[in-house]
Amino acid sequence: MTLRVAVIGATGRIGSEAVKAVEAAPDLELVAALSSKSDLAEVTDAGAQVAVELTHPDAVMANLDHCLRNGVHVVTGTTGWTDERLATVRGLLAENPATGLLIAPNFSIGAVLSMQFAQKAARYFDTVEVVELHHDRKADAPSGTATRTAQLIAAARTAAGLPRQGDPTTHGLPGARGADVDGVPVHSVRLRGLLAHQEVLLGDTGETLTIRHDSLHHSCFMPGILLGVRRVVDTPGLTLGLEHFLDL
Ligand SMILES: NC(=O)C1=CN([C@@H]2O[C@H](COP(=O)(O)OP(=O)(O)OC[C@H]3O[C@@H](n4cnc5c(N)ncnc54)[C@H](OP(=O)(O)O)[C@@H]3O)[C@@H](O)[C@H]2O)C=CC1
Ligand SMILES: O=C(O)C1=N[C@H](C(=O)O)C[C@H](O)C1
Repeated sequence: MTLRVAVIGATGRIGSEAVKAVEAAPDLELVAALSSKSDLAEVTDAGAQVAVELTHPDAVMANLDHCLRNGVHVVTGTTGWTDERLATVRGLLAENPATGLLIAPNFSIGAVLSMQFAQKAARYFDTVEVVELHHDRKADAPSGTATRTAQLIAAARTAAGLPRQGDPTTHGLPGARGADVDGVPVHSVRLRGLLAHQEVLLGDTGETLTIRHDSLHHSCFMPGILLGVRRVVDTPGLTLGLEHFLDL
C-alpha cells in the first residue's frame, strides 16, 4: 500500500527537491504538487493522506488549517513559528485528534544532531551565542533552526540553574548584539552563495567550543522529510522537531 502525498510549495527551492524525493520513493505516491497559484482543494481532491508543506511564513497557517480540518496529516518545515501560532495548531489538532502534524525546524540529520549537542553542552558554559548564515533570499530572521536551537539551550541552562547571561555592552549600535531569543544572542548573516549554516559558540574560562553545521545542498533535507511522512501518519497530534522520530 503506497502513501498518497501532496507537496505544497512544490515550485520552491526545497519543495522542488521534495517532489523528486517523493517520486523516487517506492512506498510513496505524489498525488498533488501545489504552488502559490494552486487551489488548496487540490490536496483533498487528490485524496492525499499526507501533505508536505514547504512554503512561506505568510502561507503556512492557511495551508495547515485546510489540511488538518480535512484529516490530512502534515509534515511542515516552513518557518516563522510563534507561541501564538503553535497554540492555534494545537487547537486545530484538538478538533481533529486522529491527525498528525510534524513541525521540523530542520530536516537535516546533521542539523538536528548539532542542536542536540548544543543542548547537551549548554549547562557547562557560562556564555553562549548562535550565528546562523543563510542564502540571500531568506524571508525570516533568525532562522527557524537558530530560534529552536536558542530555545533548547535556554531551557537547558534554566534546568541546570544557570542565570541569564549578562551583556557587558554599554556603547553599541542597535542590533550589534543580535536578536535575544530567551536570553541567547542570535546573529543572522544573509549572503549569496550560502545555503544554510549555523555555529553555536560556547565559552567559559580558558576555552571555547564551537558546534558547526553546514547544509550544502537541499538534498540533505530529504531523508528527514521522507522519515516524517512515513511516521506522521501513525503519530496523532503535534510533534515538534524531527528528533522525536529519530532513535537518538
Ligand atoms: N525545515 C527545514 O529543514 C527547511 C525549511 N525551509 C523553509 O521552507 C520554507 C520554503 O523555503 P524555500 O523553498 O527556500 O522558499 P521558496 O521561496 O524557494 O519557495 C516557496 C514555495 O512556496 C510557495 N508559496 C509561496 N507563497 C505561497 C502561498 N501564499 N501559498 C502557497 N504556496 C506559496 C511558492 O510558490 P510560487 O513558486 O508560486 O511562488 C514556492 O513553491 C521557508 O520557510 C524555509 O525557511 C527551507 C529549507 C529547509
Ligand atoms: O530558508 C532556508 O533555506 C532554511 N530554513 C530553515 C530555517 O530557517 O532554519 C532550515 C534551514 O536552515 C534552511
